Amino acid sequence: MSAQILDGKAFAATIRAKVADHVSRLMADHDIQPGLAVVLVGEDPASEVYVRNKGIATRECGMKSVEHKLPAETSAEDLYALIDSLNADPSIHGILVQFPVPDHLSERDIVARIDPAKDVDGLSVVNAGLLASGQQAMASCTPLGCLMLLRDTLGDLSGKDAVIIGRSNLVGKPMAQLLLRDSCTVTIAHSRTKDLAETVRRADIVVAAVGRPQMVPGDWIKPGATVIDVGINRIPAPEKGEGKTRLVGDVDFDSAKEVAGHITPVPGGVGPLTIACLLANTVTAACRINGLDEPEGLTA
Ligand SMILES: NC(=O)C1=CN([C@@H]2O[C@H](COP(=O)(O)OP(=O)(O)OC[C@H]3O[C@@H](n4cnc5c(N)ncnc54)[C@H](OP(=O)(O)O)[C@@H]3O)[C@@H](O)[C@H]2O)C=CC1
Ligand SMILES: Nc1nc(=O)c2c([nH]1)NC[C@@H]1CN(c3ccc(C(=O)N[C@@H](CCC(=O)O)C(=O)O)cc3)C=[N+]21
Ligand SMILES: [Mg+2]
Repeated sequence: MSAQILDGKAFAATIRAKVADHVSRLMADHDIQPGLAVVLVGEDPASEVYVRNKGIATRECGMKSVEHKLPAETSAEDLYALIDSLNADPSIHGILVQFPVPDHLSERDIVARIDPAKDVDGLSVVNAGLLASGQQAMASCTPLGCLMLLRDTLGDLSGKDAVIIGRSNLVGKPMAQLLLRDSCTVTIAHSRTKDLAETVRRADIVVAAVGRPQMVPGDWIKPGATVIDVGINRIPAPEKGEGKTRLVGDVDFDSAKEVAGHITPVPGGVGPLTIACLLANTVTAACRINGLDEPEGLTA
């Protein structure tokens, strides 16, 4: 039996349509155009894919999109000055600094510099704390997109065994919080987990967010499980010609799809959902900053 392939691209389009609808209402009723600023320091392959696809989607939804590409040698002072100016800019409602950043910069200090009201990545201690204590928060885009897709696919998630591989502040931890809130029994695995294969075999829901190409083989997957592959890895693809590359996830798609009940592909799975949820979070931020009602269907 072969898994149903979850079309992240199509589902993302439905989220973006809701976003565009809210944007046009905000503009018509309140003269507010949500604005998103993205900051990229230096180069990172996964980040470049993200930047490329983001600007287009933002403008398509009727929002303002600003990109700041800074050289790898940018000093912390210069980066903070930029963040300060974006914090103060009333036309900007969402600020995202792409990670990883070069080693001389501190991700923690960068996040602390961003106004939590504009922290559309949900990385600030304020947003992480609100999420962990069950209060209204800005949830990180990728976990938010995964949650929306899981609810759409499986309905009620309560009681399901969820295993998340990866414990980053950006993906693994907020994913765990969101699934816990939906009453899953949540396990977070990481590089020190003793028997990862056995741990993953218990899961009704597997979320792989590691950054290791195709590390989860099909024989770790419980038959019928739902597999969400967050990984974005670029690997050589000599079959496409010399020097060519292709994107793969953290799951070995070909073997896993023979066992899973549902599985997300890479590309075309979680990536487009992340972008759609980034736009959703920017609209949510614009509403909250202006004291307006929450947009329906765009928050967790
Ligand atoms: N599709 C999308 O929209 C997005 C994709 N990504 C991609 O998702 C992946 C993960 O991103 P991110 O969370 O930021 O990554 P990080 O590098 O911050 O975290 C990776 C996590 O994986 C764990 N890990 C590493 N090696 C192993 C191993 N052998 N076995 C088990 N766990 C392991 C690490 O454990 P430990 O903590 O012990 O070191 C860590 O917790 C990347 O490929 C990234 O490009 C990220 C964001 C959005
Ligand atoms: N502060 C921060 N927040 C992030 O959310 C963040 C980050 N830094 N750094 C980089 C990673 C990676 N990431 C991606 C999002 C979408 C696609 C995406 O659109 N993928 C498409 C593209 C396919 C293609 O163009 O070939 C897909 O998977 O189908 C990729 C990668 C967000 N990240
Ligand atoms: Mg990281």
